[in-house]
Amino acid sequence: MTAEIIDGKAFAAGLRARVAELVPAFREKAGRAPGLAVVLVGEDPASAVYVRSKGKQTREAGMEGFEHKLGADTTQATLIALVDKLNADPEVDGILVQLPLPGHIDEQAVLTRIDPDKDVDGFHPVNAGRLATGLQGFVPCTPLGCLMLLEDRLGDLSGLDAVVIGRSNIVGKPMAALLTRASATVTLVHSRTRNLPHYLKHADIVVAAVGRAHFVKGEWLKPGATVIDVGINRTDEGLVGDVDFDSAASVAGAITPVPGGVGPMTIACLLRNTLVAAHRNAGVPLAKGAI
Ligand SMILES: Nc1nc(=O)c2c([nH]1)NC[C@@H]1CN(c3ccc(C(=O)N[C@@H](CCC(=O)O)C(=O)O)cc3)C=[N+]21
Repeated sequence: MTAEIIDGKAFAAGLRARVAELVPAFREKAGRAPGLAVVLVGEDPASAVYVRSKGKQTREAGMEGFEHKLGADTTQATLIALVDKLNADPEVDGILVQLPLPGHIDEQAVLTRIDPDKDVDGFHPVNAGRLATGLQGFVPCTPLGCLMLLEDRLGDLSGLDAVVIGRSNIVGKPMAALLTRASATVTLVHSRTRNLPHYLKHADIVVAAVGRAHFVKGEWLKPGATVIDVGINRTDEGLVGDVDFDSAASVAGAITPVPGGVGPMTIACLLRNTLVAAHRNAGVPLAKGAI
């Protein structure tokens, strides 16, 4: 069997186009554009690339992008003061502080300072709690993008067996919460799991977010499974995922490539969350399911 390749890049382009279509009506009603502030601390080259790409796509969608670049030696107090300023700025609907932050800064202290209603990354504990309890909030962009790809391919996920590999706050835990909300039967496995292949054998859905190149092998999968590869591993062979693509593609029913799978969905969902934040913050109604 040869898996269908899930084209995240194309799906993301479509999502960005749908976001862009909704911007003029917002501008009309609110008298301003939706605004996204992105904060980058230090000179990590990969982070700089992402931030540039976020800024470009924000403007292409007709939204306002505010970029704040701070030196690697910026103190936590200075960064928190900037977050406070952005929290108070009525032109800013969404705030993203690019991770990872330099080692001398406490990431949780910064993330919890962001106004939860501007937290378009969905990393604030208030938004994690809202997701866990079924309240309206912001869902982290990467798992949201994964869910959209899964629902596009499989439709209703209820009753399907899903295995999420990885328990990070950014991907694994919110992914498990989203799949639970979608009525899948969810198993969360991680580095301490004994006999990982045992769990994968029955999984209709596999979301791999372990951070280890080629970790998931095709022979572990249930034939026909839908495999979502969240991994971004820079190796000598270039950018590769957490799934051993060649062996997985011969067993799975569908699989996301790296690059061109989940990555572009992350940024498209960031724009989607920013548009939603703008409507909520400005008190402009947005039809449920509009985006
Ligand atoms: N506060 C915060 N929020 C984030 O959402 C966040 C972050 N920090 N820190 C870093 C990670 C990583 N991330 C990606 C976004 C897009 C691609 C993406 O578009 N990837 C392309 C390839 C890009 C390339 O070639 O490097 C693809 O997979 O096709 C990947 C990774 C967002 N992150």
